[in-house]
Amino acid sequence: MRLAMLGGSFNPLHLGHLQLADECVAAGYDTVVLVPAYIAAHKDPVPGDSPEERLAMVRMVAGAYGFETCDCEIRRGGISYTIDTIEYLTEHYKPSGRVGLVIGEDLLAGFHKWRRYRELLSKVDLLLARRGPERTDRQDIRYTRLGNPDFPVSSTDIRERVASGRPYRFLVPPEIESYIRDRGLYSKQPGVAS
Ligand SMILES: Nc1ncnc2c1ncn2[C@@H]1O[C@H](COP(=O)(O)OP(=O)(O)OP(=O)(O)O)[C@@H](O)[C@H]1O
Ligand SMILES: O=C(O)c1ccc[n+]([C@@H]2O[C@H](COP(=O)([O-])O)[C@@H](O)[C@H]2O)c1
Repeated sequence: MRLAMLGGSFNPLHLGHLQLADECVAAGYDTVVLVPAYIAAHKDPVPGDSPEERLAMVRMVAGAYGFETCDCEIRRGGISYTIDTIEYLTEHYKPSGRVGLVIGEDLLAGFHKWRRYRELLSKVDLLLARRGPERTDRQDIRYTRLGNPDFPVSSTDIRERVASGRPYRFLVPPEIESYIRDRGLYSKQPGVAS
């Protein structure tokens, strides 16, 4: 069984994430695991962040579309380092070959600052998702490009849209739109004009 991991904050999960999961299936991965971070490394915290709600959103949607969810980072607590998660997934799922690790192109420039990144690179096949302007290939890091279209949706934009009453319905799966609405998520984000 070939396994791919998509880690993220998923605050909230959006259609860009699901497209990446689908691209992994198209690239030959049998199982795609979405892993919500407890505290995403190298990222500023979002006020009111709830790991449990982010996990609930991922769980609710991933299963419905044939993907898996792993709560290992939330159970582990602390800063979520991908190397620890890859070791956990390898032990837990016993995949054949190396785990595919999906990252958006926006993360590539800082990849050499990830914890134990050389060891991480020796354990995974890096799968690069197009995001934003096309960048020149890096020669020092090996990766395979996924076939996703550039789809400029982000969780930050969705949170800002919710907070300011702008439409976001067609940027997230319907289950997420209902979840955000029913729980009143993101509606009182500090610093965002309504
Ligand atoms: N629209 C997108 N296109 C390609 N990759 C994406 C897209 N959205 C997220 N990703 C990638 O998915 C992974 C998880 O992203 P994350 O959950 O942090 O979402 P985000 O939209 O970047 O969130 P935020 O806006 O809060 O920073 C990262 O590797 C990120 O680069
Ligand atoms: O392991 C690291 O050092 C590391 C550094 C930066 C980001 N990551 C992971 O990359 C994933 C996407 O991060 P982000 O910031 O786009 O939410 C998420 O699972 C993070 O934990 C991991």
